[in-house]
Amino acid sequence: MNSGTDEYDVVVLGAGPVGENLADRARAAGLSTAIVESELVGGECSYWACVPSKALLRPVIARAEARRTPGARQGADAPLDVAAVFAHRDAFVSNWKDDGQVGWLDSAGIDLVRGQGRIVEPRRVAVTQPDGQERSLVARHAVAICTGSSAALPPLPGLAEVRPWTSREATSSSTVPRRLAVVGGGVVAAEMATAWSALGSEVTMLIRGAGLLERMEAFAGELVAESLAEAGVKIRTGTSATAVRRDGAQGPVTLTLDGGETVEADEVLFATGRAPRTDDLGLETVGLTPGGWLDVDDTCRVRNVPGGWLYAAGDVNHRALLTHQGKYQARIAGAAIGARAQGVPLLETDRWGAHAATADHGAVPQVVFTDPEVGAVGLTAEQAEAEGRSIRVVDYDMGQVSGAALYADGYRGRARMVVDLDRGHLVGVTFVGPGVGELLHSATVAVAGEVPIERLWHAVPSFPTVSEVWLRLLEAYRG
Ligand SMILES: Cc1cc2nc3c(=O)[nH]c(=O)nc-3n(C[C@H](O)[C@H](O)[C@H](O)COP(=O)(O)OP(=O)(O)OC[C@H]3O[C@@H](n4cnc5c(N)ncnc54)[C@H](O)[C@@H]3O)c2cc1C
Ligand SMILES: NC(=O)c1ccc[n+]([C@@H]2O[C@H](COP(=O)([O-])OP(=O)(O)OC[C@H]3O[C@@H](n4cnc5c(N)ncnc54)[C@H](O)[C@@H]3O)[C@@H](O)[C@H]2O)c1
Repeated sequence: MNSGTDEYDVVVLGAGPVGENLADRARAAGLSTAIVESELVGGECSYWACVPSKALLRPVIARAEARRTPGARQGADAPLDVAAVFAHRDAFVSNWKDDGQVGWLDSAGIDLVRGQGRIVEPRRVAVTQPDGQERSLVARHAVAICTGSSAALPPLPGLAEVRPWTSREATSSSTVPRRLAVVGGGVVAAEMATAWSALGSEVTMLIRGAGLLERMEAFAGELVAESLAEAGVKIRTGTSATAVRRDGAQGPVTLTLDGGETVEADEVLFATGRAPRTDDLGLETVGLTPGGWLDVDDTCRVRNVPGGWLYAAGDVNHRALLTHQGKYQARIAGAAIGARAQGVPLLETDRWGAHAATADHGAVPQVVFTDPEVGAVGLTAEQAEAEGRSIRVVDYDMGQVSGAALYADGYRGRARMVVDLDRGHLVGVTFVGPGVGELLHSATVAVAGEVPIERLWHAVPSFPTVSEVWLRLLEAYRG
């Protein structure tokens, strides 16, 4: 650690999942690589986002599934063992220690430099190390910014004094608030309302839009909202908080809504989107504006930087704020950096080429780990129409699939495929229902592979699995 020269082929800023993968690919291309990390190696995803949230949610979903399974219901109506759920979460985040991930960097031959990194001139990064010492790193070929995002808070009067929960507290708290207000209707809000309601909080969601999960097909948010309401979550749509205050240091929080009404809670979670971590990166020294998302081409190279030495992958480029998609960008960017360093004259940057993050444009998969789960890839019907495509939308009630009926009593869910009629393949698929997260990759293969719909007839789903929904969708399409 911290050994080696100050000069590397590649310097990566941020050791989240994306920075780690990019560094790994650069090493695999034979390039010497340093990675700079100001907090924990593993990033937001490992300690305050994907991993702890899914560790909190898994027992919630397992209990819900047992409740829907005759013969397994016994005991499933009991409250969750909250201490065991938190212990499970704490184990998955290694108690917020990063030794395991540091060991992996070592084994991959990547040098870790701890501290806050800033670009000070083209290809040069200064790192303020935890002991206050400055270390200067020069990158012969590329600097890659993988500094991710942090919770974005609205400019509400009194918000800072209230000490609201953000995604960090919502994923790391070991105290269950009696009443939790959740502001926002996106993925963090939906998942955390699911988790904390099951852990024992009385949850009230305050959503300024018309419903949950507004970037997905409307039925996804509707089915999740229906289930949350059945679990006792109060959902208020079309409402915004205009002020917020806390009584004393430990007292309750009062949110004033735009209609003048108030909502009282013991904690309030603001799940109101993300902001790029680019405000203190020295971007101004290379002609870029601090604080904004970084605009990249399909090789993940930042546009308008003379010399083409600067890359940005993951949340920070705002193409898709998802770990798996950021890691995909890291693989593409790592390959492009490697090829350019070797002087390969022509990169494969055409659609679906080895050096083009093509999937970002129309084949991004996402699973929302609510009950029911949502799995979606590609375009919604509305997005496909907005792109001017000629489409046909096919819907199917997933409860009608025998495999689904066997999977859970009273299985509720819906599937949709969006067919591009001119191109003859699927451009979007959405599943909502218990267990659909594991079904999604089949749809991702169909969309990213642009599999002709006629060929999908020959991809036979096993009986009796939930996957037979594919057959039902195709039958409905053929008529
Ligand atoms: C509650 C929640 C749940 C989520 N669940 C999922 C999920 O289930 N699946 C999914 O795919 N996505 C999920 N996401 C999104 C996912 O967390 C992000 O897409 C992912 O973390 C992005 O990875 P990244 O490496 O780009 O950034 P990060 O994970 O944010 O890592 C960036 C790293 O850079 C470091 N850094 C920042 N600035 C500097 C600097 N100047 N110098 C040195 N280091 C620096 C940070 O300390 C951090 O370690 C979730 C997000 C939230 C908030
Ligand atoms: N399972 C997963 O894949 C998963 C889970 C969690 C988060 N994520 C990723 O993390 C990112 C962040 O999630 P998120 O839920 O914070 O963001 P989001 O953009 O999905 O949702 C933000 C919500 O906050 C609302 N909002 C924004 N500003 C507001 C304001 N001033 N007042 C009231 N409401 C406001 C929006 O209308 C929206 O409902 C997402 O892009 C998502 O991809 C993924």
